[in-house]
Amino acid sequence: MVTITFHPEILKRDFHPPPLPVIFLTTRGRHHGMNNQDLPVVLHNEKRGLLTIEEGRFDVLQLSKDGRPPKRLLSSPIRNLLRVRLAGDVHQLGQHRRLEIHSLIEKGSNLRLSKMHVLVEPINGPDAEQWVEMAMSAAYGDVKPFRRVLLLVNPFGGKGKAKSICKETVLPILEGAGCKLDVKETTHRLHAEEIARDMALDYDVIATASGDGLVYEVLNGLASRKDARNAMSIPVAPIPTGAQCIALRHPAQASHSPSHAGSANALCTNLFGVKDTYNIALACLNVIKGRNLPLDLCSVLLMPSGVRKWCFISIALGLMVDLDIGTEHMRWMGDTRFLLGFLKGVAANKNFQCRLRMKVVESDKVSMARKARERSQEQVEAQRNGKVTNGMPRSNGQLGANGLVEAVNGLKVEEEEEQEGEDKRGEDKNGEERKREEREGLEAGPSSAPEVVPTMNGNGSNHDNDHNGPMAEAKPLEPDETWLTIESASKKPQIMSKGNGPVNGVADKTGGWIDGEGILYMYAGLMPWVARDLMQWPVATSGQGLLDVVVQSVVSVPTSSRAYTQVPRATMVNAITGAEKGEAYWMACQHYYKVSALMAENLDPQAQALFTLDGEAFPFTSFHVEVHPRLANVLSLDGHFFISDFLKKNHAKE
Ligand SMILES: Nc1ncnc2c1ncn2[C@@H]1O[C@H](COP(=O)(O)OP(=O)(O)OP(=O)(O)O)[C@@H](O)[C@H]1O
Repeated sequence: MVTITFHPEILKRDFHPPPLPVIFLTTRGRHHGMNNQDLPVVLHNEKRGLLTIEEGRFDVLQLSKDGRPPKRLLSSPIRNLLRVRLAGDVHQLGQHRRLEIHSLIEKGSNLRLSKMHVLVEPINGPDAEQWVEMAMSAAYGDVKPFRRVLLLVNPFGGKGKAKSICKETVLPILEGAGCKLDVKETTHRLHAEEIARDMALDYDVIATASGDGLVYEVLNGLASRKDARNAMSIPVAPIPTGAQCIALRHPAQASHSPSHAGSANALCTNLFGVKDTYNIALACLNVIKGRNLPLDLCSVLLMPSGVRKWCFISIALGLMVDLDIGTEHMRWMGDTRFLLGFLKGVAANKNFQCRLRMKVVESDKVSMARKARERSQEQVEAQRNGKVTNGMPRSNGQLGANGLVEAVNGLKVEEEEEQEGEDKRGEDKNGEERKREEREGLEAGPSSAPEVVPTMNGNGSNHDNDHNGPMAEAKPLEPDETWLTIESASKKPQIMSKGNGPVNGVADKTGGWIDGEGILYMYAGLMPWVARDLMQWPVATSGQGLLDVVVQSVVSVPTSSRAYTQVPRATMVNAITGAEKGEAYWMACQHYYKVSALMAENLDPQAQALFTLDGEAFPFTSFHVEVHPRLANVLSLDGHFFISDFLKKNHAKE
């Protein structure tokens, strides 16, 4: 931990300043042109100071006696304020009281924990009580402070440094914010899954100090419980101490977190952006005050075994499997291993023999990009205006303190009313149900209904509405004639057959696929980035119950001439340069679909025996995928995935 304090030698001693000269700050904060968001204090250096909260910022000012402007000793977005606390008793009349301030402060591109204390004069005691309450309201908005956190630590993450990263950085920040912590080290593979399956639901957050692998295990553990739906209302928050290698491809990015050693951490990229993927302090802030982001999950039924797995990032076939598991021996390279694996695969240009059946909801790239951009604009607008998104008022640094306090006050009224209603309803709810409702009510809000809840599979049997019970058993899907079939077995490309024509009466859902195009890979995902340098699904979003599927063809088919040529390797290699910006999205040889269900069959098991879910390999005969909207929850500082530049500006093609 790097703790920044003001003159530690002064702070360490038991500080009793001499009586202060009466200048212009002897009386209460609201006088002298100040407002009630200012609190006069005595600083560590025995000078007079002022704590202020204004326009979303928290400042510690040192005041001068001679009318010069105050010196800003600390200035930070209110979002980074973790805790303010008045020590001592309100009845200790006539005594100075110690006020502790724990905050994250910006140090270059990093955040560091700062702990400081100041003294409050007796005359300002009553105001200080109020000020602390107001400051905490401003810092947390509608988010409940002092969360109960289960922190799972994979001691083998980060080249074995995960433990020391936790000790030095993670724990001090979480403790500094007053979180109630239970820390558990994982001792073996799948341990996190066991913990999530068996734990008491006494936590506000499950934090994972590791990579995506531990999140995958936690989600699968929660989903396997008898009370899965209830359990999955507990949000998961990743802290990127996990992966094992130093990133080589983007040394500039790697330098953002010198204490981190990492390779993928896709969830962190999607939550915090490429630049802050490995920003551990930011990830801790997310544990402390992140908002619920309902997450779609894929239920994947493996055949013939009938085993069901849940995935939250990706499903890969073909070349991308080779990237995930064929480059394990190159993990020391970090992101570069994916790049090299990709180049190897493109050079081989292997036609992967499989059959895909998809319940396509949309396949028009221009329309999908437009909608995704509109959604992201709405999210930004809602954030800017402090309006409700995902059922929650926006806050945390985007609003002035007053707006935040108002938001909180509004919420308190609702809580009280809710409480009254609860009391009237009597004792008919068990404790677990109450806890779930408390989590959902306080954090996701009542309006977190999905924007789109597609019918999954025609038989509709794989979803149920029991909010406390287990997940309904997975059943094989039953595709009908409205599903799109893509098959890479034919030797010669054919024009699309009639059977793959209009879906649900809506014109072409083929995404430009022509029967017979070879498949280099199928890569399906639930969030935009799969790694910092690959935004494979730039229009992916959470909460709609849709899986974004990319089918990369090995031939290109110019629609005018119907001539078939191999996708030039140079095209694929060039696509790499724009991969981190999602530019491959526009390549004609990359077919893109939003689907609510998908089936895949292996047509050449000898040649390729595996597929991957979130990077974990499984035997591939066939599998059935359904998307379950908003089943799990993660935490996000803004309540949505990080908005990429692709969504902000890359719409020239529309
Ligand atoms: N004590 C342990 N001993 C051995 N394996 C462990 C232990 N604790 C966790 N694991 C395993 O480590 C893996 C998790 O690693 P991690 O979370 O870094 O995932 P990852 O897939 O490497 O992530 P990323 O793709 O983000 O790099 C899981 O397979 C988990 O079962």
